[in-house]
Amino acid sequence: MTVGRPGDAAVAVVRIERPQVHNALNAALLRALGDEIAALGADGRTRAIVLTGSGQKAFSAGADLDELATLDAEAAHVVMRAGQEVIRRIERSPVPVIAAVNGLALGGGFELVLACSFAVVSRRAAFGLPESGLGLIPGYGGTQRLAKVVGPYVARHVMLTGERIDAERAYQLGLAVTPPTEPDELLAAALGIAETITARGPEACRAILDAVDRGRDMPLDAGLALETGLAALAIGGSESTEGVAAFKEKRAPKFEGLA
Ligand SMILES: CCCCCCCCCCCCC[C@H](O)CC(=O)SCCNC(=O)CCNC(=O)[C@H](O)C(C)(C)COP(=O)(O)OP(=O)(O)OC[C@H]1O[C@@H](n2cnc3c(N)ncnc32)[C@H](O)[C@@H]1OP(=O)(O)O
Repeated sequence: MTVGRPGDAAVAVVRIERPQVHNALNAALLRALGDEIAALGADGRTRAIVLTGSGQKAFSAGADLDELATLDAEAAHVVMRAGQEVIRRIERSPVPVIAAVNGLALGGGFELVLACSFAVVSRRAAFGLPESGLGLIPGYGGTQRLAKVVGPYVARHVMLTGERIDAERAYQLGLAVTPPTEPDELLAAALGIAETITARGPEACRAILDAVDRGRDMPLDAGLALETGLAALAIGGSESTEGVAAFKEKRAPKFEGLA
């Protein structure tokens, strides 16, 4: 894994680096990813994170099958929960984690994307959950998160057939928020979105991520109550004082970093 800060210092690029196995996620790499993203989210300087894969072929080929093959059911249960917790920690990042899907995102690689804030794709991207063809099932949240994005029908089809979703269909399904880019334009597209976000209120962005995450499984009235509490804090906070003043004075707001 490598971390870089091209251009805007408020944006960090985290690159999954195991090119010899198409960026397959072993325990060490997944833990390192989780630790790095957590550290960036807490450093008070980083306002957005771009997560991408090294090389041309894959974002990530999923869990490391060599490592997985060493496990019995009891050991697998323990390590898989640990893996899920790492991915859940990434999902709960206080700063947006933008997946820049440069190639195949299969199995745990796709599940990692599903835990990001949103994704942009190159035309080389494709998503799949091939586990059933290996006698496995998704174990990093795919059975729970995919249907929330594409609906249960498409989710079942993807998991039962192992069929891949190509970049264009990913955009149509909402798995990607912009149309597929040329491969050499993907990072710039992701960084462009990240830099847009860094010009907006950091506390407001953190509250939006929190409200969507915590509210998604709540009954509507409970979610609305959650939203009201967070929105009231925003209205009473210094960030909106600066944001509204900047609007009235017809200037760009100058927001402080994350508290
Ligand atoms: C914090 C604690 C965490 C603890 C984790 C413990 C692990 C156990 C937990 C499991 C959790 C499960 C979660 C998940 O839902 C399950 C999965 O992700 S299962 C894996 C799903 N992925 C796949 O099935 C994809 C497998 N790969 C491919 O289909 C192809 O490689 C490809 C990506 C389509 C590319 O094809 P090719 O271009 O032909 O390249 P090769 O196939 O020849 O690959 C080159 C080389 O890389 C090796 N490799 C590829 N993918 C993996 C992989 N996922 N794991 C290990 N190795 C992989 C491949 O074997 C080749 O090796 P070589 O033959 O050169 O030695």
